[in-house]
Amino acid sequence: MKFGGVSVADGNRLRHVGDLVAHFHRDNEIVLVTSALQGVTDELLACARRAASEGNVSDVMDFMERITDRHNQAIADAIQNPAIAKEVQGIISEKLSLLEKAYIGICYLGELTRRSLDYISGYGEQLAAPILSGVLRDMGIESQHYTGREAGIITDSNYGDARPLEKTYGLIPQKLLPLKGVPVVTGFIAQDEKGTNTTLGRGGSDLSASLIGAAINADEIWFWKETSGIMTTDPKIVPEAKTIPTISYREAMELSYFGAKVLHPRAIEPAIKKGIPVRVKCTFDPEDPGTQIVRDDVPKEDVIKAVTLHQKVELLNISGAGMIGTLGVAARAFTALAEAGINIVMISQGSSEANISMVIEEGQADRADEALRSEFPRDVVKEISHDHDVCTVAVTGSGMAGTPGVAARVFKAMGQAKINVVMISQASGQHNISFVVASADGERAVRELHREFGLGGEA
Ligand SMILES: Nc1ncnc2c1ncn2[C@@H]1O[C@H](COP(=O)(O)OP(=O)(O)O)[C@@H](O)[C@H]1O
Ligand SMILES: N[C@@H](CC(=O)OP(=O)(O)O)C(=O)O
Repeated sequence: MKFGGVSVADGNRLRHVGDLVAHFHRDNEIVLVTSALQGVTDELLACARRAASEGNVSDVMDFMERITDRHNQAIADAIQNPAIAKEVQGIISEKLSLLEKAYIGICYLGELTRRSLDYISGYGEQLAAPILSGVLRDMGIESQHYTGREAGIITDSNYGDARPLEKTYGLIPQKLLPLKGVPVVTGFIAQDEKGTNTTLGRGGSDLSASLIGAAINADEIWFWKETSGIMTTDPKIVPEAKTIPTISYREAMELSYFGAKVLHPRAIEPAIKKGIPVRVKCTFDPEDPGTQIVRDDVPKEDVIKAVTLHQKVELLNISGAGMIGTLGVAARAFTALAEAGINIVMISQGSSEANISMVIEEGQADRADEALRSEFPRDVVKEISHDHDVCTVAVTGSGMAGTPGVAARVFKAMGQAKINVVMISQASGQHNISFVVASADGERAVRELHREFGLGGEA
């Protein structure tokens, strides 16, 4: 079971998580994976960036006071037994003093590498796990807290978006089995083979849970969310969005890949590897069945299951007359980007071959630029440009494979809404049509498509 930031936002919610676990623990063995308290990862990163750019130690001290108070308050609200509360407070205060030293180092050095960002951003989970474990002990459930590394999660050294190594599947059972009570593992963070802290990408606690579930051959992997499972679109954009009761691994993967923040894009892979059923349930309504994610052979009654929006992307264009007829330009570009650790979300090449457009994750443009400039001489690739003001919109559903007219409906709806489509992509598997529009048009595009395909029952 994995609980995200919203589910463990404060002491009351941590206690609520404890109640849920106590309930399900009566008939099941459980491993818990926790994210940081809501918003903490963002705050840790923002403080690190300020420390590097401004070097203001008193700003760091103010932040440390706020984060200390927030976690101490959570302990006070969630743990009744004074001895357990004191012990957890001791663990937290040791961690916070290490964090403070790291921030002060950043203030003096004035630089912030991707490696240091991973060191800092993982503290949220390291603070949350001992508290949640303390809550369980307070309720009489045996529990111990583990970091991702202590639970056996080892990754490559691609800081900020590290990939678990295959040997992790063998290590996790060695570290966690046989289960002693309910272990609480930090989501999101791991270590590479040198023992340096890494993170699995934003929202990566889902992946931690899925990895652990797959490695220990769990009967099911459950993600507890603030929403009622996976919905036809983000309910914050379309309040009429409905829960999708059953969805295939493939569809769930596609929609998370295209920005549905409900699941980390790689969270389904480990579950598929072992064929483990996945459930997405609502923390605030545990009776609600939520969404079940199952093998790919579920009936495909709906052509479109969901519409997704990904705002945190950038469009990268490379062009130059020298690209025409030059063999291997695309291969070299993709290899250079891959070596720089940059994930390409979408690709499109014009038939003239003088231009390749790629959608990449936000914040990677400078690295992409550097990688491409060092790969190509000026006479082949003349211009490299980026556009930050874009987003991707995608419609997903395996029922669209072989159903004619889906693309026509999508783009007609965009035309009628006067939304300009910048780039289009559909893979040959036909489970998904995705396209790029201006950031300002993203939410409107989602609403139009949700209505066009009658996903909220509006059609
Ligand atoms: N298709 C979707 N279905 C459900 N939630 C979605 C979808 N697309 C985006 N979201 C957003 O994803 C979030 C998922 O819930 P949350 O509890 O915040 O997850 P976690 O804390 O585990 O990352 C919600 O805030 C919701 O607005
Ligand atoms: N705390 C990390 C990892 C995570 O998975 O968080 P959440 O489950 O709240 O999305 C993040 O904010 O990216």
